[in-house]
Amino acid sequence: MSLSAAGPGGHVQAAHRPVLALADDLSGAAGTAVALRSPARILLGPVAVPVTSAPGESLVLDLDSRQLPGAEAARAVRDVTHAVPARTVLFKKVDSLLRGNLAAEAGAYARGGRGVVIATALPAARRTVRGGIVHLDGVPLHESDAWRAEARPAPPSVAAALGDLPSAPVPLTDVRGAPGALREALRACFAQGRHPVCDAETETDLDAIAAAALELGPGIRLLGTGGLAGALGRLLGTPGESGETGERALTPGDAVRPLLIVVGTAEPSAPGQIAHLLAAGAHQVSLSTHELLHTPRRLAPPVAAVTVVRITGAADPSRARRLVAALADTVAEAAHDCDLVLTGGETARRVLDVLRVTDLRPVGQIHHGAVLSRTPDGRSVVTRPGSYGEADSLRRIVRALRPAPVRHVPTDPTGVAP
Ligand SMILES: NC(=O)C1=CN([C@@H]2O[C@H](COP(=O)(O)OP(=O)(O)OC[C@H]3O[C@@H](n4cnc5c(N)ncnc54)[C@H](O)[C@@H]3O)[C@@H](O)[C@H]2O)C=CC1
Ligand SMILES: NCC(=O)COP(=O)(O)O
Repeated sequence: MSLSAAGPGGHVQAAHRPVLALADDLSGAAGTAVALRSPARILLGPVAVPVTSAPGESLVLDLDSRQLPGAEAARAVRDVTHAVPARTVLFKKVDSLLRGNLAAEAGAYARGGRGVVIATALPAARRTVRGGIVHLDGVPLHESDAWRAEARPAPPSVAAALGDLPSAPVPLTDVRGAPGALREALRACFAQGRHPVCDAETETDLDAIAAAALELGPGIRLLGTGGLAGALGRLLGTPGESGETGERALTPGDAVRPLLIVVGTAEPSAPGQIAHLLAAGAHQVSLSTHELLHTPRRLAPPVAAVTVVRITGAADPSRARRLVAALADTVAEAAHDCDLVLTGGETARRVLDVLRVTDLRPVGQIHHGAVLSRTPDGRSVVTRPGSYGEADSLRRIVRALRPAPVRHVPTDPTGVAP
């Protein structure tokens, strides 16, 4: 990969620098991998360190740490970052809603580096950072309901989410300032022992932040969302590679397998997305939370061309980990010889874990966040964060994977097989 940005106050030399990205869940890892715009591998950790990549290839490691206790999440980060070759560009993917173990992981990530440049805006999802505060469509995160499923209230600022990590705000005036001003603002933060938290509203802002961070040279680490990964991709990735697959027909390979869609997210948008799929002829298997937690069973391999498995009913948030593990066990046998669509991140990881998939190659993106990857045995796997996508998201994904019309199979509201 070559660094093609001309730096303010001087030319940034073209340099081949491998990227290692760490994500706390699998849908975030996949989104990061396509954003980096280079050949990439997604590794489902833990992995042996030091982690090494093939020349020209980015590595994205899913630490699967979103749901871990803070100390374990921090250890997972440290286990990798302590052994990274000096010239590697390190990127830590975080949730644009600041969920997960942000404070613990950022603290661990900062150790051993010269400093961390932080920019958590995600303009593609209208998530911006102004005055150090995340805004969702203009509404401050802590005044939104985005943390409704979390046990804690949303943090009032990025700095608050970072806990004890010493940080300093970098306002938009610096981000958009005269050439070289941003780099010097970042340098000034580091000189005070603080990690800069950058405001950003646009991709152009993120491009400036990523370029300034890289100009500061090896040892400066980046932390942000898929938006900042995209900026890195534009700087370091393969020219002309956008990562967008869209809905064009994809070569299905030798065998067209059944398509199994597992919806494990509790997002309120999911039922509407499933309804669109059913209207297009997909078969549905509904599993109640009670059944999953108390009388789990094994689904038989699907007969229908497209089958969607969903969770119905409510469960206490304290059972969430068990619930998603039970869902993965339930679909394990059925999923064995299927192409897969998995949403959200924890669901995707649990299902691939039971299938013993440890390595994915991203192919492209069907829509923002809906990433198509291939398993080593040639199967297609689409991962998507639970909260992403319009009402037709799953239908669009199916259309991309199965351009031919889906044969209608009547849905059994209680059953497993049609
Ligand atoms: N604190 C909690 O229990 C939860 C937190 N979240 C947050 O949302 C983030 C994004 O998650 P997504 O991408 O949407 O999906 P995901 O696949 O990453 O997580 C979905 C979670 O919701 C749980 N769940 C699904 N249906 C449920 C139901 N009917 N009742 C109770 N729990 C149910 C699953 O067991 C799983 O743990 C997570 O990483 C986490 O930060 C999401 C759900 C539950
Ligand atoms: N797992 C998906 C996720 O973390 C969403 O991340 P972002 O796209 O909101 O940064």
